[in-house]
Amino acid sequence: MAERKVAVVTGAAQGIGEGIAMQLAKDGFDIAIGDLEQQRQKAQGVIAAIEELGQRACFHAVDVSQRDSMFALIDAAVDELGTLDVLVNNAGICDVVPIADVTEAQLERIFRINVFSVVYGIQAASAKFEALGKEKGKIICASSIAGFEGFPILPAYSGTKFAVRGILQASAQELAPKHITVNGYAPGIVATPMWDYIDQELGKLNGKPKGQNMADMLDSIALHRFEYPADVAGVVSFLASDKADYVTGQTVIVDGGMQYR
Ligand SMILES: NC(=O)c1ccc[n+]([C@@H]2O[C@H](COP(=O)([O-])OP(=O)(O)OC[C@H]3O[C@@H](n4cnc5c(N)ncnc54)[C@H](O)[C@@H]3O)[C@@H](O)[C@H]2O)c1
Repeated sequence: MAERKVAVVTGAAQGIGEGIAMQLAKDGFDIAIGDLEQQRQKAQGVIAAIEELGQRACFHAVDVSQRDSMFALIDAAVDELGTLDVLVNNAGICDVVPIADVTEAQLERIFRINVFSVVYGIQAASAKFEALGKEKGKIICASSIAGFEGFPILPAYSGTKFAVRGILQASAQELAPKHITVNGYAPGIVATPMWDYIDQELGKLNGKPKGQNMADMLDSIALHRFEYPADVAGVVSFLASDKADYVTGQTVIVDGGMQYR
């Protein structure tokens, strides 16, 4: 029997993480979904869909902003599914707050969830790859186009997504001798609950009706359509595969043509 491959995907109960979990299952990975306890029910739906593809899947409640919780997720995934090949640090939040109004509490929360989680995930997964004696391992982290160019009214969020690129570039160089690659993906405007929230919050600030703030972005996308989680998942699928063995420290922009770097 071929050796089983296991991927842990955080924030995979919905949105981009769900799309990534489904794609990696199609690629032959068994999937451990790590998400907040309140997302357990939603995650069950994703698990059922993965099992229909003939792969194994499980859910573990995690708060990615807590180091112990992130390490426990990696341990639980290996206990249940037997090994670890890929970690996707996907979970994240967005705050729609102008720079003048950003509070200390908001900064703490968003950096803990979007940035601390990435450090903890890289630490936990790389330690586990070593403990398991893996020949190689892959860690893939969510940045954003807001991690290449700051997005107005999203200053804290933009800062977190720049930080992710810095952390993964440094980690890629440190972990290369262990054949662990660390890469990222930078989506554009993806139709997920996160963008519903951004659209609604921008509307409160600029008075535009529901859906208008998102619709206004369409002309800035060369391919002239909004992004689906599956578009992001295609890039993550590559980064998780053997085809990407020689790629490390990179953050791949997948935005339909909004930024060119
Ligand atoms: N939607 C976009 O347009 C877009 C663009 C660029 C980057 N991204 C990034 O992609 C990732 C996924 O975004 P999405 O649009 O699918 O968001 P989403 O809000 O639809 O889903 C995020 C998931 O993360 C989980 N999560 C949040 N906080 C958590 C915590 N502390 N611990 C564990 N899980 C937690 C949520 O429960 C949810 O299931 C995020 O990192 C986001 O910043 C999204």
